[in-house]
Amino acid sequence: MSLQSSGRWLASVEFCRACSALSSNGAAMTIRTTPRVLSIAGTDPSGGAGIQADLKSIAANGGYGMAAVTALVAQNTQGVRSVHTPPASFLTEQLTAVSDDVCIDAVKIGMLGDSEVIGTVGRWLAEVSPAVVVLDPVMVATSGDRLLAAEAEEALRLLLNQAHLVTPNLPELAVLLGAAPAADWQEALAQGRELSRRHGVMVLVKGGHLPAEDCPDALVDVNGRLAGEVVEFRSGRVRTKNTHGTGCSLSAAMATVQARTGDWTESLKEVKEWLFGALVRADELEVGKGSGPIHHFHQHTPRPADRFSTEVWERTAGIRAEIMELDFVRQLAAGTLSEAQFGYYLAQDARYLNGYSRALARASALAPTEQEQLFWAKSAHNCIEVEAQLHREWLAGRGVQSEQGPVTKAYVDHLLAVSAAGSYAELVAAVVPCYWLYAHVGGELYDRYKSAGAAGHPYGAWIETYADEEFAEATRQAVAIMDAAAQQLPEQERERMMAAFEHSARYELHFFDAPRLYA
Ligand SMILES: Nc1ncnc2c1ncn2[C@@H]1O[C@H](COP(=O)(O)OP(=O)(O)O)[C@@H](O)[C@H]1O
Ligand SMILES: Cc1ncc(COP(=O)(O)O)c(N)n1
Repeated sequence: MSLQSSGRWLASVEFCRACSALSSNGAAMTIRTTPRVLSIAGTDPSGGAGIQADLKSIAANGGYGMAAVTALVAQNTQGVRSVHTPPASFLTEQLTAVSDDVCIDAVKIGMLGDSEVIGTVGRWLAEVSPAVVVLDPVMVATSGDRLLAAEAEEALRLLLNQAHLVTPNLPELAVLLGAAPAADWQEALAQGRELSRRHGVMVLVKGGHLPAEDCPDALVDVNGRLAGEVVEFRSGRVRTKNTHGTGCSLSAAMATVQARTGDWTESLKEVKEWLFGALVRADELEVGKGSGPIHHFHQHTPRPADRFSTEVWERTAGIRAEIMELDFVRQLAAGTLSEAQFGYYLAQDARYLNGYSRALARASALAPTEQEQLFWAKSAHNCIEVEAQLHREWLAGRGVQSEQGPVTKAYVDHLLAVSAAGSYAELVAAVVPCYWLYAHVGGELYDRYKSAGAAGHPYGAWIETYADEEFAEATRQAVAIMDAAAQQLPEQERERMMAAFEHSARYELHFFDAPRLYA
């Protein structure tokens, strides 16, 4: 930690009561590989929030977790049923039992419940002055239930001065300032600055409650402890209802990583990446009927091998349904498609295959194994052959003009952009939909055509080509390569694969619809 970023708590040096080593303010200088982190918070017997979430979060981020209970909360993923607060004197006993014995590297404070508990924690902090104190000013659970008595809000404001970092969500930030909740991110940052100014504390402003496509977070400090007043990190917004305990987990992780790295900016960068992964894989846990927990140990739990393809296939179900409803697909199966539209489709297909072949050649160049290199090289070669065959057997004599259409251009441009700037995994995800959707749509078309009685069908010879077992086998291989490429990838990279696949799938949809618009 640099002297600048360690800030005001380096001002005085004290000794740890537990081990007589230089502690608190001084100990901020010592970076621990496995920091000893104490959570002071309420409980959640369903394990997603409060102390239970904190302990998982601390362990998942490389710390040794400890916990002193402020309140026993009967709650689950659906809501809070009741709260039992043990006598404040017993909280003091818990806290001193730990601090008399263990050198504490960081403290995370969560639910406090009432002003008596707040006072107890405040006095203990003043005595022990831990090197890292992260305060999550818990007021209301995700379910909407109150976790802080209204009359305790002022006491909580006073406690802010004893924290190094405070992590309010947007409604909590507003209550702490006595203002209305911020309506957008700029207003949220302004409120963060104001809180930092009033209480001399660093604020982690969180964008989880904003109705936005992404999820920004920012460290805000007007007292010069960061490189700028605002240090922002953005991630995508994960589409899941399982966000119970996200704030608890984030603040416990920040306390842990800060004690490990000594750098707030570095800590938020690392924690946000971890939290994003925990949200992406939250649905795997299947805990409870309400807002379930996040997957704290996602980095330590391997995904099932076929997971990426299963997930991306589910995500694109809507696109497939739209394809099957297109006039082009219905009319091709029924044999009522106009010759002009069919010709346009074939000509664009030939155009497309030329560009697609180049993307496949690039995948071959990037492939990590000879086997994959050969697979993509063969596929690139096949595309050129099929293109030539299309011209020879299907287009010659049809008199179709074959300039590149707008959809073909957009699709090929997308593939070439990923070829030029994307990773191997991303490129593989971008090229697979052409195989997979073609095989899928072809299979359905073939079934429809057969069940309608094939005799006299004007496009029968074309539809028969869909039943090619060699192509089906190549599709299975391409999907297996994609799954292998997705294994062990960091979550952000995996999301880029998802996006590349989805874009291509959408272009497949538009490609099938283009003859109706442009033929
Ligand atoms: N759907 C989501 N996708 C990605 N990140 C999220 C999502 N929801 C919340 N977060 C992140 O989780 C953390 C907690 O956010 P927030 O919901 O604002 O606070 P709280 O859980 O305290 O109400 C923040 O880092 C926020 O950016
Ligand atoms: C004991 C306790 N502390 C905090 C929360 C807030 O949880 P969330 O992060 O979902 O708002 C909770 N539900 N229970």
